[in-house]
Amino acid sequence: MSKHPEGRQVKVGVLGATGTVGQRFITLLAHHPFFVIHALGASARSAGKLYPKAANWKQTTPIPAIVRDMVVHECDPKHFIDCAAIFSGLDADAAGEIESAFRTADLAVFSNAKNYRRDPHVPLIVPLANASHLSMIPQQRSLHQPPLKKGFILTNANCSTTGYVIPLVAMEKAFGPIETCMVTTMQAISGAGYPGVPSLDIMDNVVPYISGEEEKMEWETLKILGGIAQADDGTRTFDMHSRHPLRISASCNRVPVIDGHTMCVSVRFSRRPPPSPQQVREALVAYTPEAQTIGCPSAPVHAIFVHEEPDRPQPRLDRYYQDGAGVSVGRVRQCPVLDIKFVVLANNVSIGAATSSIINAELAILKGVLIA
Ligand SMILES: NC(=O)C1=CN([C@@H]2O[C@H](COP(=O)(O)OP(=O)(O)OC[C@H]3O[C@@H](n4cnc5c(N)ncnc54)[C@H](OP(=O)(O)O)[C@@H]3O)[C@@H](O)[C@H]2O)C=CC1
Ligand SMILES: N[C@@H](CC(=O)OP(=O)(O)O)C(=O)O
Repeated sequence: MSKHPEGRQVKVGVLGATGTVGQRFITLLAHHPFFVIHALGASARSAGKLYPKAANWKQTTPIPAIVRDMVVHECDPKHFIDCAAIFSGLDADAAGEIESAFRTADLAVFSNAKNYRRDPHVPLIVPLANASHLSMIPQQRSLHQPPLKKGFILTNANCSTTGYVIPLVAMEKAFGPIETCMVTTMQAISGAGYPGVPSLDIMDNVVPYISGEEEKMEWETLKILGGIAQADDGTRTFDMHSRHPLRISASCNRVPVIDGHTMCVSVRFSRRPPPSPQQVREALVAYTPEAQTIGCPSAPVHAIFVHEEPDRPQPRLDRYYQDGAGVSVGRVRQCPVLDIKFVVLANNVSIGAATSSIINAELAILKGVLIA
């Protein structure tokens, strides 16, 4: 396993530590070569309690020893000031103000919440797709009032966006721009946090609506696939316009699966003739994101695992492959309407949330953006 470049571990904090994503953070950070958990935060309901009393632990492994005797704090930066990185699994209703206060306190925040994804200075990074957007952090620090030395906010994407954008990036890298994309999701219950969708709503059922989800998938994809433009005065912006005419239509559904979002995707390439299904399969297998080449310890061995069996991927069988850190693709075939269609499965709590934040922080350390 890779070591921190200076051979030490840096202290980190977890906000929303009691929740679904927070618990996954704690499980993944408990034995991490770069990071050591130093402080935990949640709501006033949990503050002052020992972590095992505050958290309704739902992981399949026991509560790690490192947090068993930790007291949960309110999410006030004063409790986290020794932390080099803050991982946020905060509810979106609370994340906006709290994450902003942490950044103002010169802390580096890696957020799962939706609040800052559209901010023109905040990178929206799927670590297996657009790690190059980390280069926007110095500008975010310098434009902040007062300017920051270490602090920033970096978000990862919506869990469904994350899952399908990784194969899209791999295909664009091999075959050039995609001009049309249709995606239909089958999203797990855990995507709604704990306790999630009431059992009487989701058992024996499919709910064809997840508030705000389709708009997020359609918008976030453009920021992630876009480049960075530089104005004459040197100011840099996320360039979504060079992506036009990428048109995306997302349809999002909640299904009675506990973990793992499955998506059916169809794409049309600008290039004519388009690649064959076999060429697409080979490009997906060959795709090697920077997180792998640079040596991020949490990066999966296969960013995209391509199944040959006709009935895979399936959430129950494939969601924990590589500890949920990669995505699984299958059924790559010709689309009679667009060019190519396929199925992708992503673990919404791992690569869709906590694992992405952690790989983003590993990238930030290895690229010298995170100042410990
Ligand atoms: N679940 C998933 O698959 C994904 C979730 N996300 C995003 O990640 C974030 C966390 O989601 P998830 O873990 O599912 O949600 P949960 O509802 O399971 O957990 C929410 C966490 O936020 C804390 N919290 C709630 N209100 C406040 C407050 N006012 N002040 C401080 N802390 C507060 C809770 O603490 P307490 O226990 O004390 O109430 C809890 O720790 C959300 O923004 C979500 O949209 C993103 C991608 C995927
Ligand atoms: N809405 C997603 C999970 C989520 O919280 O997304 P976001 O972080 O974009 O709000 C789901 O229900 O599966």
